[in-house]
Amino acid sequence: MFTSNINAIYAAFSLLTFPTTSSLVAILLTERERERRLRKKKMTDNIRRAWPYIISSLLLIVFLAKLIHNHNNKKKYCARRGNSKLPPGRRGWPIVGDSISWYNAVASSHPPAFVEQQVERYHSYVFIYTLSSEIFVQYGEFVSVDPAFNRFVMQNEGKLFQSSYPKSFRDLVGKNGVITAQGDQQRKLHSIASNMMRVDKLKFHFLQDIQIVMKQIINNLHHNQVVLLQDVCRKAAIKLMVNQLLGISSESEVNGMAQLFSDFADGCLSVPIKLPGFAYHKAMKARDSIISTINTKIEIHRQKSSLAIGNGVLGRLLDEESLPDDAVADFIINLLFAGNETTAKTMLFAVYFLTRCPRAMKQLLDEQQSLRSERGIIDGEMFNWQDYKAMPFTQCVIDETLRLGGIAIWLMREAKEEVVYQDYLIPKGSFVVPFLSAVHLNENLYEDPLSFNPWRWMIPENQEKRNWRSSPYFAPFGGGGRFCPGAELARLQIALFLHYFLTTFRWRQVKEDHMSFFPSARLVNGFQIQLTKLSNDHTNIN
Ligand code: HEM
Repeated sequence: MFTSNINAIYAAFSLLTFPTTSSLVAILLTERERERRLRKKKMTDNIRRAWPYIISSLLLIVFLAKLIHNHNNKKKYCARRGNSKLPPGRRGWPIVGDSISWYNAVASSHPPAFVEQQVERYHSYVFIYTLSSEIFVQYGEFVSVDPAFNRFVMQNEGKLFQSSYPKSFRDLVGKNGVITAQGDQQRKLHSIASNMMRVDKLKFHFLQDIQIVMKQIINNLHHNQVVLLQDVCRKAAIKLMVNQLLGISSESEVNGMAQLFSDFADGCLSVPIKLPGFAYHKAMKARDSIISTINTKIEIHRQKSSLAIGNGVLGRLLDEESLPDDAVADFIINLLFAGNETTAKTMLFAVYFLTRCPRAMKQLLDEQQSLRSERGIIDGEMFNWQDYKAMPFTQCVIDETLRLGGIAIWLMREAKEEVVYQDYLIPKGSFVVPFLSAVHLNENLYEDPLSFNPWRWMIPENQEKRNWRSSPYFAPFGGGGRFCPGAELARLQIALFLHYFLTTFRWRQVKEDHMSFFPSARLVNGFQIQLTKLSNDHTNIN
């Protein structure tokens, strides 16, 4: 009874007080909600204000972790691998690594100064960072000046090592091309490229065409004209490429394509900013135009006949191989990139070295002139393959130019897995750099290495060393699975350029000059010369 009364009183009280209690609860809840919302807003504002600090702190943490990780590598790997240790050398400064001394050496005429100043002569262990589209790319961890190790790296392409390029570069030259391809695809494309530029193809397809283009180039230069030979060689190499890759020979069409190719080549060495006005953007546009020209040529070829697109690599590629159209375009663009600057700069450096060495110049000229007279080649007539093969001193000049002014100063590789070489261990993912020019200029391998001495290649003891296909001491065209498929073609072009230029002109150097290898191989003042045309000009086309 008592309990039921209590319950009744409680019920009555509850009924009476409910509106008051519920409004109190409501007020309290609204207040709490307001506070919660305020707190939330304050927090959001704080986060908004703090996010740049949070991101930079995170980046700093990641960077420091990477730094500590790198600096601990040595201990870690030594402990794990018993006797194996990292190759000797220094690591440079935090963040910038050895970039500054690398820049100083490469911008000078003597890139090997980089390793000579820093570390022991053989395996070097250095960090190099450079600014590119991927922000900081660490692109040289193990810089090697050891010929045997360099050869080991080149021979193991695709197995222990693979070449590595930034994304911006891959986007420009195309992902289906031989340079950026890896594994089976690279092997397939490499063998197609080697096949396209085999010696018998050079004899029958390239030899005459190169001479026609060369004569056009020489005919466009005048008596007393002041030229930058660097530009002349660049245009010459581009015209040769357009002619040989696309089979274009009409001068106006060659000039139009040459401009596109020139824009494209400039972009390959530029900071990758995809905004109008920047070289990279222009190069991307040029790439699109080149691809559409190639596609038009492919269409013409399909509709008409092989002859419709002339004698170039493209026509032969369509006739002999079965590649998809986008792979054909990338294939051609890759050859263009690989063959253009390299050949142009070797032509330029050969003339530069010869200008500084009158004895070599005279001997080369004697060889070229007597070849014409002995073989009874009259003016306007072109060289045949036997004539080309009868230029031993010219070949020595080309080899010496490649040794002293090698365009590919080093190669870039990445370790696909942990590599043990002799007592050394190279961690997976490291960047390995065979430093070719440091080997070519090594005083233990070459007597007086900094002097231009083409006669060194005539000495019988040097013949094995001279074999640029297999020698560990002389590898201007690389080696192994990525050996330059255009090496023979390049040598032919350079020899014929020297022939036509030297037998048509004398010159006077107008401005002092020197080599630099940054951002790519060049003469800093472009090699300004004034030409004197000889009277016995034989460049008229028959
Ligand atoms: C003097 C002129 C030249 C020099 C010094 C030169 C040097 C080289 C070197 C060192 C490599 C190896 C790169 C590496 O291992 O990462 C290479 C690769 C290559 N070169 Fe040349 N080159 C020259 C001319 C040419 C020409 C005229 C062409 C073709 C038209 C050409 C086409 C190629 C191609 C396609 C590759 C890439 C091969 C691959 O990755 O499988 N090169 N060149």
